[in-house]
Parts: sequence; structure tokens; C-alpha cells
Amino acid sequence: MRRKIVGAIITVSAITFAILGYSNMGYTVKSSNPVIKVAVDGCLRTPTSTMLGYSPTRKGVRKRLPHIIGIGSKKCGTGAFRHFLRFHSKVQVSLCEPHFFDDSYNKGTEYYKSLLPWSNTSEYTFEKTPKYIVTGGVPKRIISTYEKEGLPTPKFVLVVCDPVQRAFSDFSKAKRNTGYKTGVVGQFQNFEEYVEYALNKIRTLAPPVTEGVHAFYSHMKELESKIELRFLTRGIYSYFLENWYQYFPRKDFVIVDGDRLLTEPGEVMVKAQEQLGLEVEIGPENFIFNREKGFYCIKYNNTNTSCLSPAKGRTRTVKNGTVLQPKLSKETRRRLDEFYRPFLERFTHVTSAKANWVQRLLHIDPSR
Ligand SMILES: Nc1ncnc2c1ncn2[C@@H]1O[C@H](COP(=O)(O)OS(=O)(=O)O)[C@@H](OP(=O)(O)O)[C@H]1O
Repeated sequence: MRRKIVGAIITVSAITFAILGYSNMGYTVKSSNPVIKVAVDGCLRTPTSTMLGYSPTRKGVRKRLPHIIGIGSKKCGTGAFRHFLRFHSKVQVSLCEPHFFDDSYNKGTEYYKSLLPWSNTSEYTFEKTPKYIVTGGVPKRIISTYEKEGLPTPKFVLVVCDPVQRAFSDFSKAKRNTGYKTGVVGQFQNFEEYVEYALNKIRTLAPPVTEGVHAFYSHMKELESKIELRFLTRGIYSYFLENWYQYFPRKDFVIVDGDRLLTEPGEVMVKAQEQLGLEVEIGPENFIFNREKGFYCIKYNNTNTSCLSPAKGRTRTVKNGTVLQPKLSKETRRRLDEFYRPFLERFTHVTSAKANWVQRLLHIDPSR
């Protein structure tokens, strides 16, 4: 843990030194070269060792393909998971989202490696790009890339959460980023108006979910091609995961309860480390609740804490141990629950997970 902390301090100092300004869209980083604009979670075009891990002068370190890849789900706490895992002494994480297997595959493996952290043979490397789970061609590309390097394929972490919260968070972020009048969200006053539009549109393009998830699945490609519907369709975790299950054994996937990550991060991290085959180093004793932020932060060195950036935690907050729900009308919530329920049941079925969060969501209102 101590070496990690020194590394974290070096990285933080490098970033602090480099950051000239912060906006909703990204950090403005100044190096000895001209100013480079970097998206908050985007990789630097010309990555430097200090930004992306530890110095290559460390003995025996190399750039290696990830042993663990976070594949999603967007807005479910993938950043929190990475932030916490970063404090494991045997894990090196990429501090950006490489988007290699979805967007930059033609740039080649060496380019990908350049975006990954330095590590030695006793360490594991991790990167997360939430778009992987929803991008159809990614599994085949992963297989081909690892095969060419003569390496076993990695383990996958999929963080999932209440799909309604996820949609709300995703929608709200798009609204902040694109501004009120532009982009796919520009035509909607608010999330409720969007839900009304999207559910009606889905109804015209696909059969009711009550007719079976597979009948619905056969229309998913068309639904996904309509960008504005993605705030809802991306919460259909079972559909995307089932595609991945065609390529990788189920035991390679670690499913993380993103809702519980907000309220009991220590317990969730213990389970994830066990499932990933890591020695358990991060547990409940490493977390401290920050009342001001309404989130847990990680403790290190007994006195220091490290919280996520202010870009995270815009729509959710934790109070008295529970995640506060977005303020939706009863009718909108009912319609969304009804829409997602068959997919959540399917998710429970395909993952064989007695996942607490799914059970909880399936029983939001037992009288219904
Ligand atoms: N400890 C802690 N601190 C701050 N934020 C936390 C934490 N744990 C989970 N979260 C929630 O993570 C949500 C963002 O999810 P992701 O990191 O997956 O988003 S992204 O896809 O990378 O954009 C983010 O969603 P928003 O609240 O909508 O910003 C947070 O609610």
C-alpha cells in the first residue's frame, strides 16, 4: 500500500501541477509542449509515464495488456470501482478510458499499450471503458488481440445498478455537456418528458416486453441505432451481457453491485477482490463517509482520504445508508419499473446471481 500511496501522490502532484483550468468538459493540461485539451476521462494523445502510472525506470516494468477490464456499465460507478482498486498494492490502473476495443482498434496493440500503466510481472493491470459492454464487436477483438500476444484473455468487471437511476444519471450528464438546447436531449425539458417520448417510441419499434425478452431483443439493434433511445436501452444489461457470454465463460465475469458500491463500498470491494483472485487488501476499514459530498472516500496512510472528482456524484447521493432516488413522478417510475422488470428477471437468470440489488429492484413495490 505504501508504494501505491507514493505513486498516487506523485501522480496527483503531476496532475495538480499540470492542471491550469477545469471545465465541465475537461481539464486543460499544460506540459512543456503546447497546451493539450483532455476529456476528464480521456487518455492523453501523447501519454506520459507520470500521467499513466509509475515511472518506467522502476525495475522490470513493462507495458502489458490488462489482466482485468472494466467493461461497463456507464454511470453505474465504474469510476468509483477503478478509484478504489487503484489502492491495491498489486494492481496498476489506467487513469483514463482507453476506448481501444470500441473506437481505436485499428491503431494497433502498441498504441493500446501506450495508454496502459507500467507494471511488473507480479502485478495486475486494469483499465475500464464502459462503452465496451454495449459495443458488439469488442469480444472478438479482445480474443484476437490476446491470442496474437499468446496471452489468456482477461477477467471482466461489469458494474450494474438500478437502470432507472442509470438512465437519469446518463441523461443528466448529456444535458449538462451538450447544453439545454442542443444534442439529443435538447428537445426535452426534463427526464420525465424524455421517458414519455422514449417509451412511446420503443413501443412503435418493438413488441411489448411482456411478449418475451427474446422477441424484444430481436429489435435491439434498431433501437440502439436511435441515439436518443440509448439512455433507456443501455440499462438492458442482460441483452448486452448475453452477447459476451457467447465468447467468454461466465466465470470470467465479476458482476459488481453499483448501488451497494455507494452505500457499502468496503463489502463490495472485498467480494470483487476475492472473485478477481486478488488478495483482499481493501475492505470496510479503508472507507470513510464524507457527509459533505454524500459519498464514501477511501482512506490511506491512516490520515489521508481520497474522494472521487467533483464530476462524479452529480445525481446521486447517500443519506442514512440509502441512495436517494431521483425525484420522478409515481407514474414515470412505475412505467420504467414495468419496462425494466422482465430484463432484470432475465439478468438474474443468466448470471445465476442472487444479486441483492436485482432482487431489491424486482421487489421495489411488492404490492404491485
Ligand atoms: N464514492 C463515490 N463517489 C462519487 N460518486 C460515486 C461513488 N460511488 C459511486 N458513485 C457514482 O458513480 C456515478 C458515475 O458512474 P461512472 O463512474 O460509471 O460514470 S462514467 O460512465 O464513467 O461516466 C456517479 O453518478 P452521478 O451521481 O450521476 O454523477 C456517482 O453517483
